[in-house]
Amino acid sequence: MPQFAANLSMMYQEYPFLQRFAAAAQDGFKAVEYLFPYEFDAQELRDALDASGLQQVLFNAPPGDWAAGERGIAALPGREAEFRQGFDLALRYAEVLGNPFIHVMAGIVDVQQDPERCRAVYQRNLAYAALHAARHGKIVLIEPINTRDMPGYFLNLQEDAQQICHEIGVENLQLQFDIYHCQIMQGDVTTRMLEGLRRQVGQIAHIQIAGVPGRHEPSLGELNYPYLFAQLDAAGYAGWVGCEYRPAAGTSAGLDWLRPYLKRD
Ligand SMILES: O=C(O)C(=O)CO
Repeated sequence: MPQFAANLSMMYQEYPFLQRFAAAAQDGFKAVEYLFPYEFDAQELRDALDASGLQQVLFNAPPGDWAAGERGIAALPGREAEFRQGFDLALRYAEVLGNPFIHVMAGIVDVQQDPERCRAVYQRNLAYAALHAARHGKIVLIEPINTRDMPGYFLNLQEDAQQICHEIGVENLQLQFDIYHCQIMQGDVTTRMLEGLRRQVGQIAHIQIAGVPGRHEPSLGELNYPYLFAQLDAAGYAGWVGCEYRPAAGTSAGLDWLRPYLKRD
């Protein structure tokens, strides 16, 4: 049975960030993920995890200037030094927080940029990240993101992500499979998900969910998530499923769909 991680960047926005850990634990979550830890001291976040008995599963490498609209820099020519410094910082946080995964965002590339040059920069940066992450026992994830939510984002299709992983060819560069993004861009999510779990190269290491099209609770949308969870269970997926959705109303009130899957001690 998959295990569910609360995404504290999108859920529990009723609370200040550091109080979201306790709220998630109160609802039965055993793990959390969120976009970025960097505005807090790593120990502060470690204390919040420990006080709530939660595990950290994932966060993202520094994305450039998020407030200015940047969505990662790994594929942006001229930002290589910034990328490497940022990834080294991410590794220092991951050492304290214990998360196995670090998601590296590719970025929104300028239409004037040569896509082949962006791809070469992306490959070199991912190779750097995977090499350094391996020294810390961490896994680098890349995630195709839909073009409606993130116009211009460099990585949108499952096959492109698999090809990048194949070309770099290291076992700790794997896929973050967001069912919401995949449904919007390509559909056929059950087959793509199950094939991705079986793949050796570019394997799906982490899954995220949200309702389509509204990105609210998975019960509020076109996908049959109980069917998808049963498929994950039948496939023996024992990894994490990140609940990366915007609650339609209150976070806790919206969890009825998940309660049957939350293990309680
Ligand atoms: O935007 C998303 O879906 C992400 O997972 C960013 O990390």
